[in-house]
Amino acid sequence: MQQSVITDKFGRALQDLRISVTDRCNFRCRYCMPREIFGKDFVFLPKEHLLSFEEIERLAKIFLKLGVRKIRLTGGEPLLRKGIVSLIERLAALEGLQDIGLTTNAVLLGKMSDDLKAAGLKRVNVSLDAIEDETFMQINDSNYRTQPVINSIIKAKKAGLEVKVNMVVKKGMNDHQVVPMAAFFKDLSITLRYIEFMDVGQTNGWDFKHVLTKKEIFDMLSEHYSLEPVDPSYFGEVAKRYRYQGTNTEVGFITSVSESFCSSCTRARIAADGNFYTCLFAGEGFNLKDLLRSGISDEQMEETIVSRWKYREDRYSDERTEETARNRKKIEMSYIGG
Ligand SMILES: Nc1nc2c(ncn2[C@@H]2O[C@H](COP(=O)(O)OP(=O)(O)OP(=O)(O)O)[C@@H](O)[C@H]2O)c(=O)[nH]1
Ligand SMILES: C[S@@+](CC[C@H](N)C(=O)[O-])C[C@H]1O[C@@H](n2cnc3c(N)ncnc32)[C@H](O)[C@@H]1O
Ligand code: SF4
Ligand code: SF4
Repeated sequence: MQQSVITDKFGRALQDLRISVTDRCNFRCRYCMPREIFGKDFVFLPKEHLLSFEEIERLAKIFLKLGVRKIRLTGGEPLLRKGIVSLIERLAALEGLQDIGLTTNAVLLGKMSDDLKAAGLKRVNVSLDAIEDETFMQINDSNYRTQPVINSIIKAKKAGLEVKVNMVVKKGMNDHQVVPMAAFFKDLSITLRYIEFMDVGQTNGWDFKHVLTKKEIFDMLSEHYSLEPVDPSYFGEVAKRYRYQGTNTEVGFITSVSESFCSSCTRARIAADGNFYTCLFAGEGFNLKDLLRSGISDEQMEETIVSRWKYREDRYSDERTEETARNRKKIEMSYIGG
């Protein structure tokens, strides 16, 4: 298949596609889906508003033709979407796809690992914000302990999946877990990436004073370990990578707040209901689902996507201020998928 290269107003190519497959989750992480908002009365997307697997596959094919090489499935919790293994099987078989990954809280990962691997999944990024039960349970607000997540990580590795761990760090929430998490995952030779707490959505009460920056985390780690930089493995890689000196084990930093990386952002996002976003912090999406359901041809859909990407000017993290963080309308993280 001939893949084209389309670039936006700042010359950034369209290369990665993140697809959110559900807005539901079995966790209620306080920084993402606070229970006060996402409680029992919260109305999630009804099934008919979700993109079907046929629709996701059709869009993925079109995006691949337009230059996408890497697809990541996310959510809400993507492993809650019924039939997710068969969706991965369909996507993994598409011509032109070089990499397919999934981001998950991993509660369901252990029992699904062998099937996910057999379906063609290559990589999983597991979110785990603490190694100590008490802190983890306070964060997920859903009575999940760390051991099932750790078991899933071990099972996924055994199944042959590449595994990395993501930890959102928020001051006063889990900063005391920075070093214990490093020690734990260094021992298992698993890459741990620290994510600066971000001002996504309207409900997570973000304030700059809650952000533990890359520099602060790096300084904490440096009291115990010597870290040396590692080159990015592809253009636009989200994390800044380091390795523990004398080992092949890495740590990374996702520095959206202290060192934004918009100038190399090659990522498009499709939410569970088929809205297309050109930035994680977008206020509004473009409804691809209705277009799909209106009988539009693949060529017309390609033109639509190209024209949206060509006029893309997003660089939210470069422009972030206290004012934008407080007042700009932004889509919720659990819906757009991170
Ligand atoms: N600000 C910002 N954050 C992002 C972007 N892409 C990913 N992230 C955040 O980075 C964190 C980790 O993302 P993952 O889902 O693991 O994806 P990834 O880091 O691209 O995955 P790899 O392919 O393994 O490098 C999540 O909190 C995402 O919300 C982005 O374009 N902008
Ligand atoms: C929205 S979740 C979706 C996938 C899955 N439920 C999970 O937690 O891995 C994707 C990623 O976004 C991260 N995230 C959510 N809210 C965040 C915030 N306010 N700042 C930084 N990262 C956040 C999560 O920790 C997770 O690593
Ligand atoms: S971060 Fe992931 S696991 Fe936590 S509430 Fe959000 S979607 Fe669910
Ligand atoms: S803030 Fe928007 S433009 Fe910047 S890196 Fe994140 S998704 Fe890309």
